Amino acid sequence: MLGLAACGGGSTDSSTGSSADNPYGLIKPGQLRVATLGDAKPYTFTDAGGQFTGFDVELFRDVAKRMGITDVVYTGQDFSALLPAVANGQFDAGVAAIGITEARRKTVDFSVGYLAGYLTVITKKDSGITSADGLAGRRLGVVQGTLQEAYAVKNFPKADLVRFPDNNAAVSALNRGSVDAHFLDYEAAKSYIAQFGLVSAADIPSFDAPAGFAIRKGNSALKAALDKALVAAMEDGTWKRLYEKWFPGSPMPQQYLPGGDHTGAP
Ligand SMILES: NC(=O)CC[C@H](NC[C@@]1(O)OC[C@@H](O)[C@@H](O)[C@@H]1O)C(=O)O
Repeated sequence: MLGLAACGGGSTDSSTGSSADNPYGLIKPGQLRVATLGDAKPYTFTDAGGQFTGFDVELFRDVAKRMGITDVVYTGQDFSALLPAVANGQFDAGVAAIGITEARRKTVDFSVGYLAGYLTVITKKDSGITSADGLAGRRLGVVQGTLQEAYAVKNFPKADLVRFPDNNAAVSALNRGSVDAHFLDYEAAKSYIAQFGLVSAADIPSFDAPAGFAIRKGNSALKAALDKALVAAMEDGTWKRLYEKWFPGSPMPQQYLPGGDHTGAP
């Protein structure tokens, strides 16, 4: 069912879906429906109580509050289903360490970037894989639809790619020996490494595709509000506080700190 933006009182702008009582063109005025992931800790994940949390989730909740919205509903999706669901109006936003790329901009719009980091290959200690070169002839897990999948297709032609719906499925395959390595985001890699005694074999910069909040194409009112609130969160140190909470000890990108070049979207 298409979650068409509710048409409240007054005329509705057909392109953005916004109107006087629904300024951000939301599916349900006053509520933000968000597609996210349950297994990309510490970016976005479900905690012991089944609540979605993590850096991206808490940053988005802060941004929503600055927009005057406290009713934020998170729903877990497979990554490959995330952007299509935002594009077709089932959700108002996608929040899941989603890298901003020109290919993705064809189907959704993005806020300004809020997190630039690395793509990481994890493997078992005794796999013999100690660098990207070691992936030749080995089975490499990727989550379908991710930048890791696209990067591996282009740069690891000799690896035998195995596509999974999510990180949990890929990591359990790695632990039982069905694949030799898995390719995911740096902070999530650190979390799985700590949980299962795995090791990192390669860190690949993805600074040209910082993560952004994905929204329906054309919803310029929502984009403007998200960008304004994101920059405010960076300027008043909220971004820094959340980064230190969720990524302790990780190198901190400077562009998201007070006085940084926040609007450096690619
Ligand atoms: N949650 C996921 O599985 C997303 C995987 C992958 N994330 C890449 C990324 O956005 O992760 C956060 C930062 O490190 C970005 O630089 C990076 O492009 C992607 O966008 O495809």
